[in-house]
Amino acid sequence: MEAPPDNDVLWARALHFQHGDGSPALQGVSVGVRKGEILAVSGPRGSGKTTLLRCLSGMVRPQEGEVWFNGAPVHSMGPLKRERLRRDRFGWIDTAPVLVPELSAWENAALPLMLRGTGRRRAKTAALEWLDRLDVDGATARRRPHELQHAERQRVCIARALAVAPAVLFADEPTAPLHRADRAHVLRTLTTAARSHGITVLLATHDARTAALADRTVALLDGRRVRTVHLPPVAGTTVAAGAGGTSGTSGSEGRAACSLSA
Ligand SMILES: Nc1ncnc2c1ncn2[C@@H]1O[C@H](COP(=O)(O)OP(=O)(O)OP(=O)(O)O)[C@@H](O)[C@H]1O
Repeated sequence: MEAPPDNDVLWARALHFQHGDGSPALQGVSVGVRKGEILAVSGPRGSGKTTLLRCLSGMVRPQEGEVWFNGAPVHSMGPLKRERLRRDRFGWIDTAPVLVPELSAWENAALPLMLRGTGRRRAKTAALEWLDRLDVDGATARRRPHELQHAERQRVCIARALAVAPAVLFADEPTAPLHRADRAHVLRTLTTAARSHGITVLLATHDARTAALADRTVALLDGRRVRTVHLPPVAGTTVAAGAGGTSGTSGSEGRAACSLSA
């Protein structure tokens, strides 16, 4: 068995994942992510971005292949151990905001901190700071999720994920629910916070401008790593893919190659 490279915080080899109905979501994907790196996972809809993030975070187990986090084999951990790993070391931002309806915005943002043992007062202070950085003011922070706009709920989810300073943050199209004008600011807040706290980020996106904020891009097409994905602006025309690879393209290569459109 090949040992994961020392400088990769997260490393996966030859991942295969098939859904219950037989749909092949990943077909032999390998990827390594260095500590503190912001890695964009790009590709058109249905290319396997979400499935890759789920396998890497231990949310699901690939049928074949290996996932290593800091030298620990995630692929052979049982559900409880993977659950604990996700709670203690990972953060997750979903495409759609999911909050506890009975709790206020700040309580939602503070919840993972409190689950990790931080006292209520300190957790509240940290949550409010992160909410403020994401333009959620004090009055809004006291409201329950149903009183917030959809975009505000997503900001709360992003604050919640950053507040614990996870080792690895998985962000699946995190700015999709935001107004177009707000996306750049929120993404910059997210990437700046990640860089200043040494958080490794995996950012799934089909948007070239979002991928451009990352240090490096890996592209997927039909569940396989490809060197380039060129999507024409009009849906329904041709999709061109370069040859697959197991190492990442450099930041500039990745950005140039991933001229994706929404
Ligand atoms: N629950 C499921 N059951 C069956 N097939 C699924 C399921 N979820 C995803 N798929 C299929 O698996 C493939 C990969 O999906 P995945 O969601 O990982 O891609 P994606 O790149 O994240 O797409 P999107 O940008 O639309 O979220 C697609 O063909 C998709 O239709």
